[in-house]
Amino acid sequence: MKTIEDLDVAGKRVFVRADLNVPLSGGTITDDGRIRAVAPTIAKLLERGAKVVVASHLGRPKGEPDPQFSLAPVAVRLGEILGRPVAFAADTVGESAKATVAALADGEVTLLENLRFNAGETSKDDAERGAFADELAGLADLYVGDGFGAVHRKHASVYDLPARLPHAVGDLIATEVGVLKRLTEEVERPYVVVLGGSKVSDKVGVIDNLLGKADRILIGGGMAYTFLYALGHEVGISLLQKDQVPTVLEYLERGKQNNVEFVLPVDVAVSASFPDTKTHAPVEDFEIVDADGIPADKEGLDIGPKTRALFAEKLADAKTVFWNGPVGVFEHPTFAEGTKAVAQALLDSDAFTVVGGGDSAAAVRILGFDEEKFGHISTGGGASLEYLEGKTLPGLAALEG
Ligand SMILES: Nc1ncnc2c1ncn2[C@@H]1O[C@H](COP(=O)(O)OP(=O)(O)O)[C@@H](O)[C@H]1O
Ligand SMILES: O=C(OP(=O)(O)O)[C@H](O)COP(=O)(O)O
Repeated sequence: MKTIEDLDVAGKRVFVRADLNVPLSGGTITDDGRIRAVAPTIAKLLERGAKVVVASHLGRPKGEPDPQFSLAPVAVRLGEILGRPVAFAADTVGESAKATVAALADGEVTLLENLRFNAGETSKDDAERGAFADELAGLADLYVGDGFGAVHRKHASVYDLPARLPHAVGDLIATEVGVLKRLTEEVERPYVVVLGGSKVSDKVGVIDNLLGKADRILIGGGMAYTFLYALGHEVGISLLQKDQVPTVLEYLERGKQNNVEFVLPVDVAVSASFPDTKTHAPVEDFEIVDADGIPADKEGLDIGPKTRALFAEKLADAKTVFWNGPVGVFEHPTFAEGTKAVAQALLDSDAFTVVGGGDSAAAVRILGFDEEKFGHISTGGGASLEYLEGKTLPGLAALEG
């Protein structure tokens, strides 16, 4: 792969596909880690006299503009981090984008509006994606792929656009891949993987491959309830992916055969409704129940104290840990204890620790842990999981050659 040093960027329009999908609470950025992670690449290009066109997705809008997913607050924060103005284009490939890009002088930068406000970005139809990539290509002379968190997506800006422009890999992706490679080669054992979060259907599949690699798999977060349900437990109104039940049962069976230990919650924190993560209003009906006793009208929102101790015990002797997905709704203090306990257990072990995922990385910082104390904090959750699976990632394949 070419690096940005291999590109002659002076005076050229350089499209930087970043992952600026940061957590927001009512328009306020609660963690700017992903912006800080890609800023050095942008700064380097600007210093070399490029006109930089930054683009990203934010959240999962439905292929049309949706103000709650606007990147406008991100443009402001990016400007503060770079220490220079960032012109914000109010659309992605429309009049605003064209005019903003045309007005860029050498060493100036613009951020386009959310790529996913356009149906072509995520389309499964090659022609529709290609047509959108053609429009994006009209805005630039060169392409730099540096949105590690999105390299597992076969999307127009990630996969189709680099085929249309001379391209290179950005410094963030290069660093991420360098570290994750270590986990695909010789890992020191015990190798413990902690899976949580809410993107259950996206991430259950990675267990297939982990069954041949990990020694222990700890399941928390939204993913846990599909496992508990598969074992015949009532999970109330918890996050549940019923279609994954046969898969989960098969994994549990293969775990037994392959000597891979699954560790599931033995108790959980529940409430009748999802907590207010913006106001942090107290949760009056919060209670801890056994994992096989979740009331029918309650939702599991965190692992309980017995599970926190169990997870800590299962992490204590680890030599390598990969963690993706908060084990509870850490955005509300009542349900942050499990995620805190996992982060602390990682620090207490002498393992090489990799934490991956937009929300997992944010959780570590928001809950007050020193990110320097972890082996590596990856900006990608799904991306790092799929990389560890050994899959060909569309956004990396597209940067080769
Ligand atoms: N039990 C649960 N029920 C619903 N959501 C949960 C639960 N546990 C964790 N979450 C949510 O999962 C989200 C993060 O999931 P995900 O995007 O998969 O992680 P990452 O961004 O680290 O890859 C957080 O916003 C958190 O509130
Ligand atoms: O947040 C992201 O992934 P992650 O939650 O797995 O870290 C990326 O920005 C990808 O977003 P997507 O899962 O909506 O494609």
